[in-house]
Amino acid sequence: MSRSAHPAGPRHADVLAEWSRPVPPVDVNALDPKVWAGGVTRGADGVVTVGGIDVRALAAEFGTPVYVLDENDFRTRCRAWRDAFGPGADVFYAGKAFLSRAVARWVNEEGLNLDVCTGGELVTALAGGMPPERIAYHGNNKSVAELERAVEAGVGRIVVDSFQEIVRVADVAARRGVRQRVLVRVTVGVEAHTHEFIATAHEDQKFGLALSTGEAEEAARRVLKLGSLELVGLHSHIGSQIFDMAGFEVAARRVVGLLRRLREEHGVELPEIDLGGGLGIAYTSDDDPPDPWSVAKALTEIVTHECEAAGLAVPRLSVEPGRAIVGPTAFTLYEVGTVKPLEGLRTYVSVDGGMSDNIRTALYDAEYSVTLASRASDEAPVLCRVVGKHCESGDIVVRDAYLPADLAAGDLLAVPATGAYCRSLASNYNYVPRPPVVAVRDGRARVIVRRETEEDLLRLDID
Ligand SMILES: Cc1ncc(COP(=O)(O)O)c(C=O)c1O
Ligand SMILES: N[C@@H](CCCC[NH3+])C(=O)O
Repeated sequence: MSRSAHPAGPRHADVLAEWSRPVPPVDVNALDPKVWAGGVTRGADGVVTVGGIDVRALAAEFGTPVYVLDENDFRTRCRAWRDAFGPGADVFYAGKAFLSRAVARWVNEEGLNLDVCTGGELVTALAGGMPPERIAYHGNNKSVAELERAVEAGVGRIVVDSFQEIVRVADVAARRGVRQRVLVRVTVGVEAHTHEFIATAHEDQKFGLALSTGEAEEAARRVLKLGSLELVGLHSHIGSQIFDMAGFEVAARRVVGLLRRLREEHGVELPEIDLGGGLGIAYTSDDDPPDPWSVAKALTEIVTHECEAAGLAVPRLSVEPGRAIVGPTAFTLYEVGTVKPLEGLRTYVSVDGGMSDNIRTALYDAEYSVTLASRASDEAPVLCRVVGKHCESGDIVVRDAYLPADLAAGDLLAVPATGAYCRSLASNYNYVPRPPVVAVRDGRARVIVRRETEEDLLRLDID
């Protein structure tokens, strides 16, 4: 949703001056294909359907709130990333965005690899049948127990994040008598243009080994000396929800620079370079993310060019998109409860979920879109704020949304682009059970993560 620009305009003014009001949409019932999964349409009767299934039927069968995931769309996006990068590169789906056994299976079937960053994600990936050699294990503080499990399972790559971790992984591998393949996570010093909490390559933060201080080079040197570790490459991840390829290009250039120095100093040419994830998606019609082909072209060209200039063989390239694969594939379906109009301001529309199923608005000031899904309406659009049921005034799902004036309790709202970092960041705040994930494919809907129940919540409680 676009805002009329005003240089001095407060973004969240309590009283919305005319110039700061978001611009109403031309058609409040329209579904912008940029923000919706491929299988979502609004039928002639005005009801939104996904894969041919009416959202009212989904709400009746599975309840609300519910994350509805278009499996065909997920698989199509996996294939797009795989095809764009081609057989000479590896695409690791970043499981932190959203992982379940079914998702691990789809990722495997579509020929992608998988990135995990905790023991829980590893267990889920393995339970979903992902071959361990196609798993990369990340994280700035992997426990020894987690490392033991990863090495024992035979994960293909461990991305080491600190000097201490190099020793830990080497010890674990030595005790098991294996030679573990590792990459060194390099903090390249790029200021990614994204929210501070999701930028990861500037140096003042917890992830990785800094390039500028020589730490990354020293880490590579130490790994090369350890017999239980095999240094296969360097890794960089600059942040998340990024639209501009410039940061990736700087990162690639700097990582290749380190490859060159390692060859000069140690005579080794590392065979792999992983440029991480972080590609943005459209949450609203204002967002214009790059497609997988332009990402692949830009990254391949820069790595090839830099390697040729340095006289290095071009290493195998990896990327780790999470949000760009799963984000657009799902929407959250809510039922409207209380509607509170505030004259001259906006209407507060309360839904039956909130910050427990989507923390991103509260945490990152994220913007979302929303539509009335259970029917179309000819009423004029009214400026609304979609809020949750939690005991928190920051419990906002969609900060600024135009919805039809006749919106009422019992209507269903759908918030698109909630496939990434919504279920995976969900909480039980206020003892609200987390919603299920329902996958729709070829006209059939099935639960892939069931709804939590009050019994689930009480199961952890001890008198
Ligand atoms: C190392 C690493 N790889 C991949 C990702 C996936 O990021 P995104 O979902 O933004 O593609 C992340 C998260 O930012 C990450 O930390
Ligand atoms: N959780 C963040 C992104 C962090 C990505 C993981 N390093 C989000 O929702 O945008």
